[in-house]
Amino acid sequence: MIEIKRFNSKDSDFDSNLEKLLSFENAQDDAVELTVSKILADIKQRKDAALIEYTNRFDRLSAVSGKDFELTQDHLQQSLTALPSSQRTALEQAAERVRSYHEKQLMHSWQYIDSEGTLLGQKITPLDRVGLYVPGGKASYPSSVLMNAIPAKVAGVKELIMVVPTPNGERNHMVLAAAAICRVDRVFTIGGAQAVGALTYGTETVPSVDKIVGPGNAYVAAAKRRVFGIVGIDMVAGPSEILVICDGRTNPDWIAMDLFSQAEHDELAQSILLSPDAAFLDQVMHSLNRLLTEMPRRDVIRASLENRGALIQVHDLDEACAIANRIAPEHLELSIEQPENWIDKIRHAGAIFLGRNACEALGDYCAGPNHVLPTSRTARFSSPLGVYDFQKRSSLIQVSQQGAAKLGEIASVLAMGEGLQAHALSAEYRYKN
Ligand SMILES: NC(=O)c1ccc[n+]([C@@H]2O[C@H](COP(=O)([O-])OP(=O)(O)OC[C@H]3O[C@@H](n4cnc5c(N)ncnc54)[C@H](O)[C@@H]3O)[C@@H](O)[C@H]2O)c1
Ligand SMILES: N[C@H](CO)Cc1c[nH]c[nH+]1
Ligand SMILES: [Zn+2]
Repeated sequence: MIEIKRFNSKDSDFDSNLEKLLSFENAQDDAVELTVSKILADIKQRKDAALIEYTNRFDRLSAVSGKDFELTQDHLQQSLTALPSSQRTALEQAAERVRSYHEKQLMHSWQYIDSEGTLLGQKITPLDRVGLYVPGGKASYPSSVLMNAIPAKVAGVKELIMVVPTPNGERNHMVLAAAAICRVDRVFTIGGAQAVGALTYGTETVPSVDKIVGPGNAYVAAAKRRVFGIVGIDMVAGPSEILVICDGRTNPDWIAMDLFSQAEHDELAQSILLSPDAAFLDQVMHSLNRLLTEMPRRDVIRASLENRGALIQVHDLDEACAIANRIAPEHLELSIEQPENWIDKIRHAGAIFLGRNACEALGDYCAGPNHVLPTSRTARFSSPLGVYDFQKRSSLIQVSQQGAAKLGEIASVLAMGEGLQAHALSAEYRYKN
């Protein structure tokens, strides 16, 4: 029997139980922080020499030079050619759908001229060089190559540098084939905090980048947090999460498998079901127990469901939406009749899956939207990875003679109010002298 928590929203201790379920602290956080700060400092100072040492140690390789980590374009093409045609076709179809979706996100430069003839605008520039972190410690994620590289390409990033660890030297052909399909420029077989350090500070072999994007484990997340400011980062994505709201009329096996689909990522992943129908929650419980025996990763799934999962009986779907907004999940499935009528009630979620057929797994691979999403309630203030993460904005200001007089007067008054005389005079020279 899976020991998954059962709550009822009308119980007096529901609020505190829910908060306890949502807040988690990794007991290893301090140790991870210490390890990561040492690795970053070492990479900054000793560059390739430190990169080789850490990679050999953590990924059990025997590199002697930084050059041993780089894969050529030929390697990538060979992986693409070696792929079974079903996998190649699936990757290409997914890539096409992800590209079409992201093309709609492109921001364009704009400008206008005001009544005094002053031109104002916003110029959009893609980033020059970006580092894509593709996780590879416990599992391989070709889909994450697509989700990171395609929006960068659509934005027009000049150079994509991908890093992916290859524990024991085992390279994943689908990951490398995905890099070939996305036309990634350079690939290095490095991972963890040392890869983040190398991309930040640069080494004799690995070039420094302007921004590092992509998910990873606790070491990668801690390293990204620490290097932010020297380079840009996308977000610090934590363990996966799924929240399902179901009216009780979807096949309980489907819902059980949707909960498993995120639980199988990680012992710290979170899977929660909300339903007003108590009998349905019982049926899902039954499905979870029956289907678990067929799952290859059942130990991870069980640990995740028992640590951080819950089946919650709510009063009605309105209350379910209010609880969903409190949780602000990475993924939200609305497995209900006419889900489109409920979209306006949802304010906080990384991705919203509408209706009984829209299982979260389709979003992970091929629906089109990005699967790198805000976790740990950060959907309250952040958004999916997108083309906008690879574009930056510069303001444009060109002032006419008439504009210099009008703006100069306003600026001069404000500058004197701030006690900054040079600012005031700089503005006044334009129309007085
Ligand atoms: N949000 C998303 O889009 C998304 C997508 C795919 C995966 N993920 C998540 O990414 C994570 C991937 O984790 P992973 O471990 O499989 O791969 P990873 O590539 O993130 O980490 C592997 C690296 O961690 C480092 N490491 C491991 N143990 C260490 C130690 N004791 N000390 C120092 N460094 C150490 C090593 O350098 C190793 O190369 C999972 O949590 C998964 O759920 C998220
Ligand atoms: N669900 C993950 C993001 O939360 C992404 C993923 C990749 N492969 C399978 N799933
Ligand atoms: Zn997933």
